[in-house]
Amino acid sequence: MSIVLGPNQYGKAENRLVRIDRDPDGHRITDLNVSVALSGDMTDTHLTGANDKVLPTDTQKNTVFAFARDGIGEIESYALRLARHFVNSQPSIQRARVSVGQYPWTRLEVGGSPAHHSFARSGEGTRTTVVNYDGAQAWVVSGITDLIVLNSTGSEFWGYIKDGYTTLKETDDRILATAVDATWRHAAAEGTDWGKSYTTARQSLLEAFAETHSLSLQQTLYAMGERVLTNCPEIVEVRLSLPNKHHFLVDLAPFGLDNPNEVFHADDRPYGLIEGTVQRDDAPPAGLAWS
Ligand SMILES: O=c1[nH]c(=O)c2[nH]c(=O)[nH]c2[nH]1
Repeated sequence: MSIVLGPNQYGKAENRLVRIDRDPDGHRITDLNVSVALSGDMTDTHLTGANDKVLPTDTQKNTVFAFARDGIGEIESYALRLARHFVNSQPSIQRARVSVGQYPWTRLEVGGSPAHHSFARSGEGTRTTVVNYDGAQAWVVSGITDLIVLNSTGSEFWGYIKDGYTTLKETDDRILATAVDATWRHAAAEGTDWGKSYTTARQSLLEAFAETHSLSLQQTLYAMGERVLTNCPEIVEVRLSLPNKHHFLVDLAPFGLDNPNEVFHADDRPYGLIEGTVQRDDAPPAGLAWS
């Protein structure tokens, strides 16, 4: 029996980077959470403590900020630039994964016009990307998380298995709410308009959620993934994780009141967690996309 080092990676996680573009017509804010993970020839480092192949995580942090000096652009382009830099500049680094979350800010309205330099954090979901690069090829996964949506009708759930432990009542009119966590794989790392792709994918998720008369969150999940693939030819696979944010009708009878589907208890846990992948049947191999 011998003991060996398994897969490993290291990097600076959750660099909080804010850039202000001081456009005279109105400032623009880019608010990011950037994580770097590098891997390569790190056996000596773990076995003997030799650090000659280690690019310090502190240097990685500095690079994240330095690369924002001349503009960030779309988060996918920024992550690609960083990932390529780490691998191409350091012989001991063979793979880089750069993950970016972009927090949304909305320009305030002041006196009926858009404010020049004032913003409010908005709840429209956090845009995300994960770029993997191995020195030869790059893979780009983009997504959105914490996009909270609710349909106040148009959702049913019935016809499910009943066994000795079932207490859930069938319903033909319930609230359907979820916090969308979606990630999608791009066919290529080049030639994509990342901003347009994100906007179209996000809008597709929202429209499918709103337009699907839902018999289950599973059915809604498929409709959302299918809509993204229909509207975004550059995307080949969509992964969705949808917590079922249960809203239970409150029994008001003890107080002599009826409750015609109006008063609910929004329960936060436990929650059903519905997860699934929707993909093109001719999707190219995922390679390191989901690493
Ligand atoms: O849309 C739903 N899917 C389920 O699998 C499920 N299970 C459950 O208790 N409620 C729901 N709702």
